Amino acid sequence: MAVYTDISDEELDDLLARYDVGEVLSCKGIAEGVENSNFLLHTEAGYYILTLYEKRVNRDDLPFFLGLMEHLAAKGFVSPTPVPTREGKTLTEAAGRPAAIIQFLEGRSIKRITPDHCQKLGQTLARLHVTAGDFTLTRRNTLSIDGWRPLFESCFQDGRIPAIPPAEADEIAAELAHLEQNWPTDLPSGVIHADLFPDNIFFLKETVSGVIDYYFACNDFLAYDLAICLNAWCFENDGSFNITKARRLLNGYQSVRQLTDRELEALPLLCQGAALRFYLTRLYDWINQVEGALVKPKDPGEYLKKIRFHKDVASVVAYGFDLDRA
Ligand SMILES: Nc1ncnc2c1ncn2[C@@H]1O[C@H](COP(=O)(O)OP(=O)(O)O)[C@@H](O)[C@H]1O
Ligand SMILES: N[C@@H](CCOP(=O)(O)O)C(=O)O
Repeated sequence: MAVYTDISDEELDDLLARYDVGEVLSCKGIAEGVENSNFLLHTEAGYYILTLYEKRVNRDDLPFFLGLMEHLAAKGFVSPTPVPTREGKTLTEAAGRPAAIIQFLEGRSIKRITPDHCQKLGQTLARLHVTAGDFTLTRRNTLSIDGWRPLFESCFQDGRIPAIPPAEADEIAAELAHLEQNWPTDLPSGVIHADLFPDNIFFLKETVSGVIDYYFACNDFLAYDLAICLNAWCFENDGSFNITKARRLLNGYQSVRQLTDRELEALPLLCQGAALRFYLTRLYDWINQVEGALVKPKDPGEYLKKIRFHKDVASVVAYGFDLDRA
């Protein structure tokens, strides 16, 4: 459960006095998420999500995230839209933190992922890329290639981490150096979600009803977003790669936005990079656990196995992509 900051009744009343949503009926901490404190807020006007933004979210980035949600929702994409205060602001403060009230979306995240879900994920991801194509604000990806070395060094700053075997630390160091030398520079770019894991997409029956959690969104290679999804959706619990899910994910994406030859060629490397990114952030969070916070750290080891898998991939054919039919 991610609730780092609690909100008192007085603070909540003070917050809601700025909005046109009536009186609070209830406000409960939400048992998912790892980044921010989230509450299911029930008021006389309906249900909302109250988010208090925490340490890893830079306050200066909030207009980008909230503006992106507004932009996507206004263009018919399944994003929640932030609720404005009476003064028309989507960003405010509560309990000493930057805060926003966001539209509540119906639907549930998927626990048992099927290839059909992956196809719909691919279509949705490509629609997000296309719909955000004319969003005018920009945000550099601080968790892409330039951000990995500082993260790696902050994890290993006191030398070895006792629970990490020296060989694993050396393997990660070599992987990082390899990616730094070979990372592409000129792929099609735009706004990406950058964290489209299964918990961030809602389905109602078999239809995608919502995409949430834009707090890593940024400008980067569009295909890097696909690489994040290949990692997050196409491996089974036993660590094996499901090529059918990957094929459907790529097909779903291509049905909305055609991948270029250079993107296809770069995909195995982008997948290695995406796996290293989540390995490093999970390792960082595991080392730097916040005392008293209701949050369960995620396992970096899962992503070590994924890095190793992608290192052995020679081309997108290993992801189920049929180069002859492309
Ligand atoms: N707009 C929304 N509609 C419905 N539920 C939401 C919405 N936004 C967040 N949630 C719920 O809150 C949880 C945590 O939100 P998320 O944005 O993933 O948090 P974090 O940024 O901390 O990772 C989600 O898993 C979901 O259950
Ligand atoms: N998806 C990331 C962690 C961020 O979690 P979220 O709850 O904000 O989606 C991971 O799995 O490492």
